[in-house]
Amino acid sequence: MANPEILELLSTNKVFDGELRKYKFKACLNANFNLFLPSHSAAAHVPLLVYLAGLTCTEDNGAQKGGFFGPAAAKGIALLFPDTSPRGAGVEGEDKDWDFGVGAGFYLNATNPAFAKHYNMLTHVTLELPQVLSTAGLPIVCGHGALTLYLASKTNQYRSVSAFSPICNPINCPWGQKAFKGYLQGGTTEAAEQYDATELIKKRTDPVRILIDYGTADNFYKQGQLLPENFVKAAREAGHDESQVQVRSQDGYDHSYFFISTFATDHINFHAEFLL
Ligand SMILES: N[C@@H](CCC(=O)N[C@@H](CSC=O)C(=O)NCC(=O)O)C(=O)O
Repeated sequence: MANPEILELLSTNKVFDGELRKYKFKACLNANFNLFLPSHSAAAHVPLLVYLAGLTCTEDNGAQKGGFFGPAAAKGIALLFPDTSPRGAGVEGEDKDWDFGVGAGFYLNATNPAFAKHYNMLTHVTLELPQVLSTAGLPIVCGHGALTLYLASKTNQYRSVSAFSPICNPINCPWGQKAFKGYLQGGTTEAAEQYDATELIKKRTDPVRILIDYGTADNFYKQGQLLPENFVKAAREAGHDESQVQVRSQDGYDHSYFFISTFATDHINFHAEFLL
């Protein structure tokens, strides 16, 4: 399946009767990815669910701790786990902070000249990886990047989106403001057009398929980094009811992969409705 000029297979593991493959993507500065193929994929095309991990993560966090393989294997869904930023770009200061630069690419295409050559995770996730995997009809799962990629897509590339503890209104929270100031020449004004889920949902008048879970004990939620209430308000005002935009507050859960793995099956089943 893989073109060795572009993809180098680094490892394989059997899991839930399927196979987890780890690849180095040679076009993109050591940005590795993991691909789970359910056993069905040997005989038939299967849909692909993309998992976008959060700040500080690599392609391994969701794969190793998310608990997605069992439910995905049961439904016959493949899973793609991209990295969260380029690695080794050499931009000055890129590894200074945990919430900006290496491990924190924010799934955007940088327009700040210092970052624009390498920090193009939007293109990496929406074009480069799908092209290399030659798959259509991708749903996506996980936070801020998933929501914005889904909501800004004009090509029906994605059928549904779900997110765990996402940053819902980044132009109004410290993480988003810091990232957009650093990556984009136009800062939060430029970001509002393309990279803010609350702004984007206001402009979507067609039916959408969105599931969001967040935990009430999540410190980042309590600090005002996530702002799911802003997203719900904007969605309802734009005419998207519970059947299109479901945002669930999960009592006592924090921001960790213990939370994600608890609700992983719900998210896989949600996407299966639109994929199979
Ligand atoms: N180092 C930080 C905490 C970092 C953190 O919690 N990262 C989350 C994502 S946060 C938003 O996107 C994460 O997924 N971490 C990786 C993991 O495997 O848990 C701090 O000190 O607060």
